[in-house]
Amino acid sequence: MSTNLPKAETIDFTKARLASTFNEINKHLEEPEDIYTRLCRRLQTTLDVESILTIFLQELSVFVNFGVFTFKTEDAQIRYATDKPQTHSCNYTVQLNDNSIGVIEFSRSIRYSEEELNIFENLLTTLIFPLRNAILYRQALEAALTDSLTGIGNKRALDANLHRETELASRHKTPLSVIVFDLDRFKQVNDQFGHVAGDQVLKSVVRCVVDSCRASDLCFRSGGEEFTILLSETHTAGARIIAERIRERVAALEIEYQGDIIPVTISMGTATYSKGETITDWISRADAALYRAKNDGRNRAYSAESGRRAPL
Ligand SMILES: Nc1nc2c(ncn2[C@@H]2O[C@H](COP(=O)(O)OP(=O)(O)OP(=O)(O)O)[C@@H](O)[C@H]2O)c(=O)[nH]1
Repeated sequence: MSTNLPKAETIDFTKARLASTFNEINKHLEEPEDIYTRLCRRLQTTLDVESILTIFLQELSVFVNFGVFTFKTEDAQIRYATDKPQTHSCNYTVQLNDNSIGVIEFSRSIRYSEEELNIFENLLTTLIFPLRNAILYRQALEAALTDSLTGIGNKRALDANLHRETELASRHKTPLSVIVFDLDRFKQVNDQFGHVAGDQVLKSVVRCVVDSCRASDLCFRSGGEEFTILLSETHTAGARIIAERIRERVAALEIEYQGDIIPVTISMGTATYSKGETITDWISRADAALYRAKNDGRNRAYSAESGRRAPL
């Protein structure tokens, strides 16, 4: 995450400058309610983690030239840094009811004074609840868009991304392709090996697919054993190559369950977005190609653009 915060300034360490800085700080600290009230009020205006930290740092910078600020949640899912850490640092573990929210670090090339550390500690108390709420809100939003079994985006996330990606592709006139795929005879897997084994197969296939895609490709679980991959900046030919590569890799998987190897293959359909086409029509073309792949015996990747029953 990056911010537009000003970079650390070089501190003028003349005595006069220090004295005036501390006078300024002390003047404000004599009226702590004013600072706290303003900070608390501002921190309550948003549930966005980055905005909360930006507001906090803006207010803090009035009192301390804090240098570089970093924040990292326990699980490292959220990282925030204004610059590269410097030599002198002070760390605070932000805790609430014995639960660690994350670690805040201030660093700069010059040691922090006791007064400055006091200011950090005083003002950080205003940050804890708003930051905790923002992190929880963000986690709730993410959970609402994530498939809990496989960890990839769910149908809701897919719908949001379909709109976003088609708009971007239309605006920038860039190619956009989609791959839809479905596990072959997955009912048999569940029937023969059980649902737990079926779940393991789904997870293994998703891992394999994600590992076979570029970081910019977006994978979603669109239904029970149906998946969608959005390939930005990808023409028809590129989508075919990627689909074929994924199909081969999945077919080569050796998923072991209680001593058995569960065979798994997928059938796939690809389609490239045409300008002016509705999302429904575009996805329907990919679905039709997938349907043909199933009808032609499964473990195939067909392209909507390649005509009827034309294997890749
Ligand atoms: N284990 C497990 N099974 C699931 C999950 N979601 C869907 N399924 C199963 O997926 C199977 C899909 O079966 P069908 O729609 O008949 O398709 P299929 O057996 O894959 O056959 P084809 O698609 O025609 O190759 C059903 O048995 C569902 O219960 C899941 O999250 N876990």
